[in-house]
Amino acid sequence: MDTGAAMHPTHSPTALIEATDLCVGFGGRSVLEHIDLALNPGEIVTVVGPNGSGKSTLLRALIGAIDPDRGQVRKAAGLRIGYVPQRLHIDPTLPLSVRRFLNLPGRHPRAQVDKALARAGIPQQGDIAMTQLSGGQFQRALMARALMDEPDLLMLDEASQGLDQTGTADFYRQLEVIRDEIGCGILMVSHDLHVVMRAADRVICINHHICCQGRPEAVTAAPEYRALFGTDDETALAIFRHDPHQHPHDHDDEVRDAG
Ligand SMILES: Nc1ncnc2c1ncn2[C@@H]1O[C@H](COP(=O)(O)OP(=O)(O)OP(=O)(O)O)[C@@H](O)[C@H]1O
Repeated sequence: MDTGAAMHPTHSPTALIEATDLCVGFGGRSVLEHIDLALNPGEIVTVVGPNGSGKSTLLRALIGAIDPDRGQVRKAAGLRIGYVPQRLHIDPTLPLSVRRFLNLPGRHPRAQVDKALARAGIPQQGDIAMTQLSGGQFQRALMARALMDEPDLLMLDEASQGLDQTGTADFYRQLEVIRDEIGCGILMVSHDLHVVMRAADRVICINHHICCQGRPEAVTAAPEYRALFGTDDETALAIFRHDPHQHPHDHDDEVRDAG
């Protein structure tokens, strides 16, 4: 990846990370097409899209795990990224405590581990075996690991998988607390449309290319989004709106059809 990207019309000097004209394919099949996106400090951005639309590929290309066929990813100098993967299998016979898991591969001061555990919402779970954690606690342990070095950018790929609705809502609430505490930007992929919509400042809807993006309320009203997801989540989304009578139409709520 080229971190010294050339200037582009969407170039954002304050961005933590910025993709320009990103194209990725596998075996001649195009998965990501001409993706332009930038994420700023303190911003929570959610990527939504149907199965197989390229969401995980996008995150993996952004962190540098996949080389794009075309385009660039520019990262802010010294950017620290914390990554929470979609899933992680831990051998059930492995006697690995949460604390030891957080110290892989290198040891960290105990206070740093405790802080990450507290931030992830599992302050008491450090000495429990990873295999004894509940689904929600396990996801929080993965989050604690991603928080160990106080990242500037936290990336989560379907991190609330397997959680029930309350667990999912709690998980995303915790993300907002983390953002407020350490001021990191957050980029996450999720299928939990209505819960995620509440937490996100901006939603990017992809189906290999960016179909539409903008504030959550505006994206759910966009024809491109409705064509992919229908309108079933609307009622649920309404529950989370701060003011059900407010229908903001200022330019920040604009939906940009990038397709
Ligand atoms: N390393 C790879 N080699 C070949 N094909 C891949 C690879 N990684 C992803 N793909 C393919 O790229 C497409 C997009 O996959 P990706 O995992 O990015 O989708 P997604 O939107 O995250 O899907 P889901 O919502 O199901 O997690 C899929 O068809 C997948 O099979």
